Amino acid sequence: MSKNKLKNEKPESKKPKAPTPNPDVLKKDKEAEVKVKELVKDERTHKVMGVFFLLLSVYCFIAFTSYLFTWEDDQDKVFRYTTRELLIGDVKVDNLLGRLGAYVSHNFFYNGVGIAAYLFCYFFFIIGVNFIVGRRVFRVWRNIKYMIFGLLFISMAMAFVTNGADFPWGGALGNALDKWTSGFIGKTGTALLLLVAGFSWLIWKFNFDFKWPEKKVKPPKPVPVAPAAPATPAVAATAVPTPAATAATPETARGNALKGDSGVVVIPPHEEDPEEEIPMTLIEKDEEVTIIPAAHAAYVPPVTAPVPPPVASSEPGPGEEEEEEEEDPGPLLYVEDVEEELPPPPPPKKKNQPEEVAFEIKETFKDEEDEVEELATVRPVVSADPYDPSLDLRDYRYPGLDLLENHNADKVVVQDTGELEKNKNQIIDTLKNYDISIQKISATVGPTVTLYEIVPAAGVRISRIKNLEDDIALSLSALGIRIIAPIPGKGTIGIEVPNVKKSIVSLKALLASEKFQNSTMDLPIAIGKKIDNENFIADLAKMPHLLMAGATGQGKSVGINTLLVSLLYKKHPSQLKFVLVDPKKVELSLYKLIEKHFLAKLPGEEDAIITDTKKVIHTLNALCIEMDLRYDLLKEAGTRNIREYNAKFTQRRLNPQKGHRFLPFIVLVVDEFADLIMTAGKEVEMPIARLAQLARAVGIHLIIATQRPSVNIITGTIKANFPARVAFKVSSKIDSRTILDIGGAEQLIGQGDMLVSFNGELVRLQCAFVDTPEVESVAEFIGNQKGYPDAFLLPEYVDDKDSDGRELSLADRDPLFEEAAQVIVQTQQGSTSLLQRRMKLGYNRAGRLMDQLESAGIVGPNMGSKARDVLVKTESELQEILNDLL
Ligand SMILES: Nc1ncnc2c1ncn2[C@@H]1O[C@H](COP(=O)(O)OP(=O)(O)OP(=O)(O)O)[C@@H](O)[C@H]1O
Repeated sequence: MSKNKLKNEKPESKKPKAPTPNPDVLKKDKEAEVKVKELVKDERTHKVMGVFFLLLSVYCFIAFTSYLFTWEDDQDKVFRYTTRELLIGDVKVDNLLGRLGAYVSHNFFYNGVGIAAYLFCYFFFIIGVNFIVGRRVFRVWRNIKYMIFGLLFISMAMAFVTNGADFPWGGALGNALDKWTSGFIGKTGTALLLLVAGFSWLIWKFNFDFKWPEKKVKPPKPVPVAPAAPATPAVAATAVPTPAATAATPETARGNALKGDSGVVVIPPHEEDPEEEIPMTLIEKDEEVTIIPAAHAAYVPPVTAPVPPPVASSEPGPGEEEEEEEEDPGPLLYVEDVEEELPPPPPPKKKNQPEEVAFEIKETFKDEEDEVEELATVRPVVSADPYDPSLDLRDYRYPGLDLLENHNADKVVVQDTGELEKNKNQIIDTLKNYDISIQKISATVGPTVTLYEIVPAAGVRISRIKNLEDDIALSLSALGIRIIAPIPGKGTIGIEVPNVKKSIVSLKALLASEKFQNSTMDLPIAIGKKIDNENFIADLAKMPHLLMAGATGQGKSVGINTLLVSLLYKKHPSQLKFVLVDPKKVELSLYKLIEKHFLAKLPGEEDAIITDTKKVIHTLNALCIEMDLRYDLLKEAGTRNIREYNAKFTQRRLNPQKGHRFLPFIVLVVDEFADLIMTAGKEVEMPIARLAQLARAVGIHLIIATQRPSVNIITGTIKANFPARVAFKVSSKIDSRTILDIGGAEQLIGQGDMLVSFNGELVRLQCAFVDTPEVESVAEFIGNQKGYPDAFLLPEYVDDKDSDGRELSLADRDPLFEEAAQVIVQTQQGSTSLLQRRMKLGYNRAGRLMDQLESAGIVGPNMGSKARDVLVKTESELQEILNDLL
């Protein structure tokens, strides 16, 4: 019911008591009241007020500044004449703003607060801006607090410092404060007091980090890798002469580097051989590369808003940003009526109150006091500012690209035109030997392989060329020939021939590319470069899971690092958590440094990186629980996926007291899946399959890698749920079929050469390269920053087998078990959120306690959104149960 209505009804209810009610008069009153209200609410009134306050601010500023120069002359006059004379007399003053200016300034400075009077100009200014803009660009109440502090501090400090000066630096207030304090605690005491107050304010405002230099965390030893020779081509590079000049002349070394990174070498068009009937075109499709300026160190953080955009009218204004920092960003700003299960209900209960309360979009400016009033009287009101999950680590800095290497990209790899020509001739000759003539041949030079595209002469059957794969490979005497017949959507036949000189695709170049920097994907991963040098950047959230296979030493670990590092470059710790499973124990150990920023782990675990199979089972099951919990949250919020849910949460339309929270994406990375399946079989397969089937909508994504892509490892269930698959070189065609459903991966040449099957397409890529020391420096950079107090905690999973046959003794339970039991029995409400509120617990711990209470027979089973039944009715009954547990 609106306030208006209430007020309008009032006179009617009093009507019979009124001596001679005159309906006309009443009506007029009513109308007048409504009109005044409307006028006060009218946007134009606010604008007029805004202009007034802005001008007042400017007026005071000019008057005060003029006073600084004219006070000596004017002071005497202001003293001598009465206010009346100053107002209507013809006293001449020097202040730029006349007698009023002199009078006002004198009172602000001399009788007031001295130089601190300028704070009033600022205050009038912010009020004016708020009125004009029509919303709270500046927080009034906070500014009033700062102002009061500022007036006291500045006036007193000025009076103290300029003691005895003619100019009223501290004003009457400052002098009085100074006098009293100096008398009370002496001059030195006053000085100390001022220093303490000044520093306290600075610390409060800027929250300096007084860190004692910590002992440097020793990063784990680099992963032993195959003899590193990133720049060394896999295929013998001896016989090929290097042409003297290259057409590429980048301006700077860095430019050079990137040019090299792009992997394309500019090859002058080949002169036509008179004997050749079929000319070859060289296709160059160099991806535009962003040149990293020398001082680019600061990586441009994601363009995408970390959270979905807030509603237009509640967006913070430019001036609010800094203000915002001080504000508790937490969702506790959410105000809603107390839940049903709250013990003795102090506020009136609202049964069946809708879960989410859409908050009003306030179109007109409301002063904070008004809001406070409204909070007290009206139904849930939500802070207008969207919740920003990243504010917990607001000083977090994204890693810069300077932490990554170019990997010899500054050495321009020269592609030998002779090699291209030779290969072309050999392809044509080989085909000719089998009576296959071709119309046209073109070449695209990629970082690792060159794609020769052939248009066969009319009437040639494609399958014939496909069958000649081995013969062509033999005649080209090269490993890793792959024939694509036909190239999907092109009507040509592709023959991929490895380059004698390969170029490394550095992850740095990929991350610097516009495509990555401007990506608006949820989980952008820079995988590598296509054969035509186009950057391949995909959204893991859309994939939605990734299966990776490759024989040992072919680039899997580098591939995983590439994916992880790409995500680290784009995501804030509040938006993403990794669950890292590393049975080999060494591959992912580097990421330990970012535990408090990006890792998730089981409660009570010491290491966030899981190496033990048993713990892997627990963790996978915990992830399944997290998934179920997230689904419950999504359901309660009436949303379909994590995006919608988080958007609603950040708009403060979901109540954290009901367990709602901002959901970070969770990426599970398993480095050696085969090992797990061998040791744990179904126990690992089932939760993985469940997660793969269901977890995408709730933001849980999997990256599973294996050395052995055999059918007993990558089972049908697993495969069916991993539509995106990556194969590095595998040892047999069968393995290739297992992973990609098609041969070809056995033909790859290793060192990051890969096939990606995604969206029904099979793409050959050169995986981006990032070396262990680079990963280390990125992890160190992040790890050295302030993180959360602990890793992100997954829900606890209690293995039935562990607890089978024995009840948990009290000692095995949560230390708060007894207290929780008492709360539940006293209030007779089996509600997890009640425990959360009463005992100030996190959602997970309260849930765990509730489970323990259930197993002790104190509460009944979970009943979805309803509170559980409390099975123990009296405290003495509870005491008996607790004694039994001892
Ligand atoms: N994308 C790449 N670009 C260039 N070289 C690469 C790339 N990926 C891997 N290499 C080279 O191959 C070597 C082996 O790679 P990596 O350690 O990733 O293999 P792996 O498949 O993980 O092996 P394992 O299974 O034994 O751990 C690296 O040390 C590196 O020299």
